[in-house]
Amino acid sequence: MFINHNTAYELIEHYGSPLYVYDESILRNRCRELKNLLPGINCTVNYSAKANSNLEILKIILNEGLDVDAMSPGEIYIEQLAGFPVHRIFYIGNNVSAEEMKYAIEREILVSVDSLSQLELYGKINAGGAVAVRFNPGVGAGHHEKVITAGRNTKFGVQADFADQVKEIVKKYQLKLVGINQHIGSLILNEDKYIQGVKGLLQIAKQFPNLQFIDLGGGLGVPYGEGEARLDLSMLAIKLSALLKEFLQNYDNKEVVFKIEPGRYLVAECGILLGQVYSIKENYEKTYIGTDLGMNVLVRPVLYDSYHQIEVIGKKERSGPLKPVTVVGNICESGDFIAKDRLLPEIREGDLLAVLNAGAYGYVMSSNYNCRLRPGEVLMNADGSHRMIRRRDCFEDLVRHYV
Ligand SMILES: Cc1ncc(COP(=O)(O)O)c(C=O)c1O
Ligand SMILES: N[C@@H](CCCC[NH3+])C(=O)O
Repeated sequence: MFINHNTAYELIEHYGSPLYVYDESILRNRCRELKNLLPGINCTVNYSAKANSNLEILKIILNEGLDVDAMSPGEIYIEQLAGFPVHRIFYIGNNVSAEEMKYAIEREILVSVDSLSQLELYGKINAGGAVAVRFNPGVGAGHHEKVITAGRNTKFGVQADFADQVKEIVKKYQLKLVGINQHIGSLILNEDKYIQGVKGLLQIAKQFPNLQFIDLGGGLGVPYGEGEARLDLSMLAIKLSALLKEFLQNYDNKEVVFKIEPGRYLVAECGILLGQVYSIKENYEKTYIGTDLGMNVLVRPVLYDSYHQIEVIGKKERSGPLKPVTVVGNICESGDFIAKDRLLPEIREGDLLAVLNAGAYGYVMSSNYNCRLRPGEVLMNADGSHRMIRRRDCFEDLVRHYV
């Protein structure tokens, strides 16, 4: 963990609980790692902002020289607010309305369409314009079926063998197909799975000889479990470089740019979630640790059975045997948990808990369920100072939209 126990107490006292805390240095290091992934290859990094769209996080990523993708006009809006110029935003929509498409087109933001019908729609709105198409290479990957976004059982992408239909629509509306993209799924820890997807996309790319870019997608994973192996980035880089160089030998446009589109890899490990233990109880065979860390704050365990390491932060160090406990929140659902039957050191009421690797798909998926207030977000600077980068909700936020 990037803060010590005293700092954790200070932060909670100062900003309230629960609280997302991000470390700027870790975030910057991750950006640099991926920016330098493929030396000698014409490759750019699109940060996938859905993983964490905090304005200040976006500004740091912009400052590191990365581009961004957007999944909605809302993401475009916030990315522009962060300072991203339009040519560095790539709108990868899914089942979007004509109005949403126009929102991007009017700003001269490149749009990727996700189906033949959306390509038709694009043609009708912006005949003669530049467009990208998201393909489904037929292989998917990811930590849970809900996040596998390619293969035979997903709504995403244009089927790999529909290249001819794409060409027909492109011709019909005199579009310029400038790029193709894919995203096969999230949390890939085995580089060969990623490579397999890339091979699929490159096969498709061969049928479009003059693309300006080929976007290989995100999905690079980080380890969540104790002792779980990291994705072997250097091996990924070696295999990917070899594959892309081989592809280029027979590809018409030697200047084609490759893109990767990571979300989680950049932001997961720079974030922790702090919360407080309010009550401990035995209920038949189980010990429940009652906290303010419910599914409203971090939904990943409930939604995907995701594992996040938990660190117990007592006022004093705790020794003694580990005990199995179930860590739950304060939401009115039996499924409201953060960790089930987890072996943890002794926990007492008043302790803090730190949920690790909470920077990706944490705050962005939080909610006001049960009229709970969404937590604040704080950034730790390299010199150990900290600042609030989003305030906690207040009661007025709960009623802001009533008319
Ligand atoms: C199109 C697209 N690109 C990139 C990502 C980023 O995924 P990850 O956070 O797993 O890198 C996603 C999310 O899954 C996505 O839908
Ligand atoms: N929200 C998912 C990842 C989905 C990525 C977006 N398609 C998670 O927390 O693992």
